[in-house]
Amino acid sequence: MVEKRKPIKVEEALKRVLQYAKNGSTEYVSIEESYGRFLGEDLVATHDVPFFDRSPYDGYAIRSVDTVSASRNNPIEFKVVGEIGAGSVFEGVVGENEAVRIMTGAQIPEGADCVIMLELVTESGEQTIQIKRQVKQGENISFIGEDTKKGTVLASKGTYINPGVVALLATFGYKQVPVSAKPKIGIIATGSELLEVDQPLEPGKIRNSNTYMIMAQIERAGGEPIYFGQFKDDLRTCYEQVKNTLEHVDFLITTGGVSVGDYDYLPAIYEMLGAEVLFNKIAMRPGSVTTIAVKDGKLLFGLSGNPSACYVGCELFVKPILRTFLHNQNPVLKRTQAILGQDFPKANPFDRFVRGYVTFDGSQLLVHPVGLDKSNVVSSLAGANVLLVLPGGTRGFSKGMKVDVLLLEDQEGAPVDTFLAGFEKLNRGDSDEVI
Ligand SMILES: Nc1nc2c(c(=O)[nH]1)N[C@H]1C(S)=C(S)[C@@H](COP(=O)(O)OP(=O)(O)OC[C@H]3O[C@@H](n4cnc5c(N)ncnc54)[C@H](O)[C@@H]3O)O[C@H]1N2
Ligand code: MOO
Repeated sequence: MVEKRKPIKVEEALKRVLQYAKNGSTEYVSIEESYGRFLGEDLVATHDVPFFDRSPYDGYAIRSVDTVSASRNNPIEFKVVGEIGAGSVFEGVVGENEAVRIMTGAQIPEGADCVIMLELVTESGEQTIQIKRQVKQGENISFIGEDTKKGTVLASKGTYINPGVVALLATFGYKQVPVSAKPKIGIIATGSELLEVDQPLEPGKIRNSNTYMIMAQIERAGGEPIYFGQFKDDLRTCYEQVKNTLEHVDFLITTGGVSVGDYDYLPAIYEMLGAEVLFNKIAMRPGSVTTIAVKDGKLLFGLSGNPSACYVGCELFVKPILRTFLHNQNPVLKRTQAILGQDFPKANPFDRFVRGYVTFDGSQLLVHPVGLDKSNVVSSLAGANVLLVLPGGTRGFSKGMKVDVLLLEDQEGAPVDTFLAGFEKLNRGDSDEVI
């Protein structure tokens, strides 16, 4: 008699797993290698930025008081007493009706309290200019600390290092960057039907796609996948592999063998290991058989062999643990809402995570399911940029309904024409101001 498993809700499953989430350590990498990693310490501004008052334009640094009466009919003449480019400092003090020609990024000279752009002055002689408008005190100056003040926490520990964070790291002189150490995640595939990726097909056999998919998911999430091989459905061999591998990794993922079939050995392996099974059935589709166990504080993720179920199990349960290891404060998939672009009549008692594709139709997010909604389907994964969350129950879902979607972190962009069209429909105010 096959055991009857009791499904638990997805949120309950996640809570149980998260009890075993832990933070990893911190290590250092060069700034060139830091992109895509996660900060291992808070990034705090160690000085003001800018560090000195500077000019945001090419122009002339002057005293605002000297321009009070300047107008088109009353041009005021200034003597150009110096010239500074970015990186140089004017040694003197700007006096009455004096101007220093200054380039973008250069330090505002002492005495000056504003800058007028090059385009707005008239060169009236070899070393003289005329100004025909009033310039206000502080106009066109980037002041000390206006970008960021010393002591500000700019990004907290566990933040994903995007190119903007890299810019901050460089600004504050991090040649070596503290980053969260990547968790080592072992992967073992089980199944006598599995062929290596370079083997020719044979009757009854399939190529092992899960391993490579999971490795990519782990890398995308910021972890270090380590593939330990694929093994036939043999209890002793699989047990030895799982046991040995567990010693060398932070977490272990297996695929296949978690259901109730004759060759589904993972439940027996957990028992032999003395691991505590947190659950072995979740009220979700795909991935209802996702089983998670703990051995000496280490999590064993028993993902389904079915590719889509395996994918969803990895996104929903492995990723949050992985991201917590990296000290990340946002370890789960981001949720937003979109309008269902077509009917989805199939009801299911379990919550369903349907592979979907979200687009912006000009006013709202639209989501369409991608391909066949079956857990053994592999073809629909490539085109999915979200998982639609369709709550379990007795009803189907109709076109036009608002549904939750979980964003998968794809790096895809948008077609040029939709990008440009987005600007064309902007309702912009009229302005003939050139600068
Ligand atoms: N009597 C029952 N049968 C099944 C149940 C059930 O509750 N009662 N659950 C079904 C559900 S739901 C799923 S999902 C699958 C899960 O099975 P397993 O996780 O134990 O996985 P396998 O049986 O080993 O394989 C399932 C399927 O996936 C293919 N597979 C396996 N490994 C890979 C791989 N590395 N790459 C690509 N594809 C792989 C395998 O050939 C099978 O077709 O069980 C249902 N059955
Ligand atoms: O675990 Mo299965 O994927 O629910 O079909």
